[in-house]
Amino acid sequence: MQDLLNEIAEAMGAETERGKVADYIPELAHVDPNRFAISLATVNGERYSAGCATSPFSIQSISKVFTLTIALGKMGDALWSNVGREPSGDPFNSIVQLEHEGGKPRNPFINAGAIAVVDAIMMGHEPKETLAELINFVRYIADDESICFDHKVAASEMAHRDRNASLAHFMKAFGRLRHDVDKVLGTYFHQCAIAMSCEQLAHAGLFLASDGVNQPSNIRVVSPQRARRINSLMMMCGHYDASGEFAFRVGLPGKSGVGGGILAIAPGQGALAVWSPGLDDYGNSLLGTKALEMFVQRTGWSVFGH
Ligand SMILES: NC(=O)CC[C@H](N)C(=O)O
Repeated sequence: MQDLLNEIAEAMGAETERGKVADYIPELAHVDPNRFAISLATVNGERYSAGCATSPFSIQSISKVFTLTIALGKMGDALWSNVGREPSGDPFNSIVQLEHEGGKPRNPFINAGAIAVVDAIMMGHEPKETLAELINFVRYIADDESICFDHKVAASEMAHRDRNASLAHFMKAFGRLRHDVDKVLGTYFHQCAIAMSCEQLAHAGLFLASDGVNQPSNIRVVSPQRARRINSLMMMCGHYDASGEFAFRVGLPGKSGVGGGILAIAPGQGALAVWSPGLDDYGNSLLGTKALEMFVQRTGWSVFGH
């Protein structure tokens, strides 16, 4: 396995077409597009990494998996009255469906859906209380107390919030958000600004690969049914309007972020994290996807088989 990850890192290092680093969040624009990392944490407790797997990066929308997990823990199926679970077929920051669908976002992974999830988690609390709960959860599942928010990234996104603010105000007008829009957005931007390395991210995702049990602590995070459902949402919606393409090429539940990271779950096998900052036209990591495609071709770990 270590040889395979080394080979993948070497192959990705040689690629010249590396995609485009996100610049709509100015603080992300100066990340070096040549960086690459991959980590695998297996359900048996093995750990493999190649590239700069201990360098923290902005996990961005990958954080939506963690807030969804918290929201389901707090309110269970009641969450689905305000957030759908269908692929949107539209870009992550699109507003068009909201108008036709009563302000109810299609799924928890597009921006509108993630903003609705944050609003649901807040439950009348201040942003800093919600954020403390979130970071404690992430530190717990990653078994790493050093994980923190990158406040510069959060501030950069707050300063350029027009698009997400539009989504939030639109949902608020439909009576879908309970809290003050700027407080919800501030919480959402900090959530997206969590900085983690591939090693930390793979560890954090492991409970989804092992029927909801955190490894190696052996403590249950969610029920097997909930792990299965979160994985199915990642498969269907985790890459926005390129979720079908990701399923076709990789065939694993996956969640991307505009920081260039992808968390992919191989149920019963392990969790994979990849990072390459350059994005494709859909806002997903270009080489991250390529690396995962190479990984499943060699291991046969796609949920759809070889
Ligand atoms: N796809 C993403 O990673 C988008 C997250 C980013 N924070 C945004 O709201 O635009």
